[in-house]
Amino acid sequence: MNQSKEQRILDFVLQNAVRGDPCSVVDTIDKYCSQKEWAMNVGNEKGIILDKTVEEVNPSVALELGTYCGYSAVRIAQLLKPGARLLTVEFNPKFAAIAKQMIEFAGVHDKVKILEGPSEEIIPQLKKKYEVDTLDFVFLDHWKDRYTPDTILIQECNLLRKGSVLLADNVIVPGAPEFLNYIRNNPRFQCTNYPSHLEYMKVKDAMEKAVFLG
Ligand SMILES: Oc1cc(-c2ccc(F)cc2)cc2nccnc12
Ligand SMILES: [Mg+2]
Repeated sequence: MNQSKEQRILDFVLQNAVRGDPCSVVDTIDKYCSQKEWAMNVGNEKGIILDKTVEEVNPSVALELGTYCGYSAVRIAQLLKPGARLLTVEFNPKFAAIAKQMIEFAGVHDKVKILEGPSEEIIPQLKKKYEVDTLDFVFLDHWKDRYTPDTILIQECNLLRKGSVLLADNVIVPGAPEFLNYIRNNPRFQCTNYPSHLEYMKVKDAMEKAVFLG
């Protein structure tokens, strides 16, 4: 049965990265996806913006929407302080299975919990089922048409506190115009745009940061 691209990425990491070394896992995925097969990891250029935002927030509880192969989950997890945790939501069971192995190989599995299923079902479960009080940081990197409804749902579930930070990938490519319109015109958020490029390409992309004002 022929392998998926995501399985090929994982196999390349298992063969070429250093077990227990998150940096080597991230660098090895970037090497494969820049030289062999493009894939929708956030990549290193936007990854540095992600890193700086995570370091600035220093979250105790972080949520990621869109795990894919686990690249950004590994990037975020390696920056978390002791006791802090990342909950990452993945709808596609095949991607979740790859990400689970990627996260374990990187040695960050004690900080990361993969929640498999649709974000609209999982977000309302975060408080009771996953013992979340509020989210300090949210990385939106799933289907662009879910950015706005999930941001509204997160607010409805009372998951944000004054100072919670949202960071959204791909606001130019594939693009999330409706989300940008929503978040930039919402007085409860202070927005900042970070121009960058689509992972592994020269195409312009950007990330949008939105701080919840309470
Ligand atoms: O970073 C990303 C890039 C793309 C993507 C696909 C095809 C293109 F041609 C260009 C960009 C899709 C994504 N979906 C979900 C989360 N992140 C994504
Ligand atoms: Mg993305």
